[in-house]
Amino acid sequence: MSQITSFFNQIFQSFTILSAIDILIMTFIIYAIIRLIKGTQAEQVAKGIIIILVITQVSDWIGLVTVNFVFKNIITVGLLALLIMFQPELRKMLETIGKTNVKHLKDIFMEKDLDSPSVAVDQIVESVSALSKTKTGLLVVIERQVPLDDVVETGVKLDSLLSTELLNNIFQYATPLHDGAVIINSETLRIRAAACLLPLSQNKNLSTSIGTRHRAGIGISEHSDCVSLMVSEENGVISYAIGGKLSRFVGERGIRRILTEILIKEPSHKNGKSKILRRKNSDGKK
Ligand SMILES: Nc1ncnc2c1ncn2[C@@H]1O[C@H](COP(=O)(O)OP(=O)(O)OP(=O)(O)O)[C@@H](O)[C@H]1O
Repeated sequence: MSQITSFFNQIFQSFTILSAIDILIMTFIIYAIIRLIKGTQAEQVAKGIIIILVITQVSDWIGLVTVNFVFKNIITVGLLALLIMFQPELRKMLETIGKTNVKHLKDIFMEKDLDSPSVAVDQIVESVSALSKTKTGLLVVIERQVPLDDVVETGVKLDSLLSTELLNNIFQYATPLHDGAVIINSETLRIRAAACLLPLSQNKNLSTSIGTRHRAGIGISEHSDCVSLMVSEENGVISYAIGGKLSRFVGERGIRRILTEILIKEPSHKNGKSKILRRKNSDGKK
């Protein structure tokens, strides 16, 4: 017992701030390596190496001379074999480290959550912006608390991950899904369906210059708490509709603002009915 106590005493006495920094750096390096190899072939190899190292150390402690001799030699030869086997991967890894600047250093340690609301906002905004530039029509409905199952039934069910590329592809003219609306669920951040038929707005006060794409986007927002995003095929103008009210010429920034509000700041599945919608309804606007 006294031996154990003196062992720990020795450790604590020699522990300095430098030791803490030392441990911290090693922790980050090990974490970065685990992240780099996770899910790759190298992960299995790393597990094998750890098992060999453990056997070598244990056999040394308990005095299994032959086992220790064999495993020590495996390590020596194995290291060389590993360098040869993983030469392309090692080269790529060193090149990545060489190219990494301080701004991107955090990407090595922090996993980018592909399903996060902020990534979803970026992807939708990127798509809206790209389609606006090429004057490609877009109609996207963000489903919130009120389920849009009836609308989803009218289209082609997808239940797919959200990506800029997929959205851009869906709305390409002369492709099977470009006609109609895409429904994105604000909670799962997945595309539920494409080519969906929406109810047209019956609002008599709408300008006659507003076409059916925009009337459809406004129409669905009159019936639910959703937000519809539109890009005009005619002039690339970006608009959105919420609570039956159309906001035109909002640009990329306007779309980012509304998406940030509904998907990040006050997602409907967390706080119930949106403040924006409550605000709009209390103004007397439908
Ligand atoms: N009820 C509806 N539900 C879903 N999408 C619709 C509906 N009505 C029209 N659309 C979409 O709008 C497109 C037609 O848009 P139209 O040009 O008539 O309207 P618009 O508002 O003037 O659009 P744009 O400004 O893009 O030209 C259709 O091809 C279809 O994709």
